[in-house]
Amino acid sequence: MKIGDIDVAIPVFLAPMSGVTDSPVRRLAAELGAGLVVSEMTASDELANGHWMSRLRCEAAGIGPHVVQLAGCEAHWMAEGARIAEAEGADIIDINMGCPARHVTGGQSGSALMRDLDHAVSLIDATIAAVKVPVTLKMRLGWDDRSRNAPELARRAEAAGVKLVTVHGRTRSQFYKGEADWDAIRAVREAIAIPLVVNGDITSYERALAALNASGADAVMIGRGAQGQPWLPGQIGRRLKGGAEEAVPSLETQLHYIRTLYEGVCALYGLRVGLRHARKHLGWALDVAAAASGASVEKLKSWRQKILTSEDPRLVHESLQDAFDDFAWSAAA
Ligand SMILES: Cc1cc2nc3c(=O)[nH]c(=O)nc-3n(C[C@H](O)[C@H](O)[C@H](O)COP(=O)(O)O)c2cc1C
Repeated sequence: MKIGDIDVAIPVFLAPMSGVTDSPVRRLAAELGAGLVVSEMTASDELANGHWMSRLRCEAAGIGPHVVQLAGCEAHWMAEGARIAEAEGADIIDINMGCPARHVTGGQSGSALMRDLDHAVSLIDATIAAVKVPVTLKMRLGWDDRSRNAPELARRAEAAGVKLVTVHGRTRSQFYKGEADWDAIRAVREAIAIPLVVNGDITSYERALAALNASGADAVMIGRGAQGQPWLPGQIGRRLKGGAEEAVPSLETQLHYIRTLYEGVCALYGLRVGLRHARKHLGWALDVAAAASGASVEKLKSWRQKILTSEDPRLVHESLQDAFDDFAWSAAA
């Protein structure tokens, strides 16, 4: 698949997730084979105004194309944010028209833009005019069931010069409820010729295949399914390319991944903030490892309690080793 001039060989992408997919997470997923990884959404005005956190959100993973996702509702900020992202190394700019959060839609950004396609297209035009790199777009099916206008927005975006469209198969009013409707994305496929990515509830090779078949998309994007399983996009990608089914990585390998992530997050934010920030990843990693080893709920609960409340980074490392050793006992029992 090509995004502008950029070749993407593996049709499985890691979704942008605010507060989750910072550079260490993206780096690990990309190293493990994800075809493309997308930064957390960054408010274009904050980026343009040099807000330190938005700079961190845009930090490159250092492997594969660097995709920066921008949110916003004013053309001049979108243009300025895109210019800065490009100057700082973005290979692709993605525009967020899918975020359902009230603090985002209340400011007329994210999925609120699907209620006013003329305005949405004016933001796309301004972004494309500001940069040389390809611009892509992520959206939902529409605002609600009465206004499922993703095909119309996708068609207009393609005409404006967008190089790839991703659709999360829910409306904004669904938030994350119900099931993603991959069939409904077929109407977007029929509206555009540029690459299309299907997103929502893809957690396995079988579901990836079903989503591709139902939607006619060229690639899948995985969000929550990759939490605690950074290897999942790569594994699914290799299988879609004809590779054999792969087992869940060994506990030893899983421990190596979570340690890598923990160290990366602490290096990015500093020890104190990093420790807090890493907790969600530690929790997901423990959940996945406990499930893989058949460890009891009580065992998992007590390790979660010990590791996720620790204020001592060194102790977290030691306790992780102990927890995974304990899970290995459960697996052997
Ligand atoms: C914690 C969280 C944060 C998210 N942040 C973003 C974001 O910054 N930008 C975006 O386009 N979508 C964001 N999303 C939506 C995901 O990219 C994706 O569209 C959605 O989770 C559905 O895919 P999934 O079922 O594979 O998780 C977020 C989702 C979650 C769960």
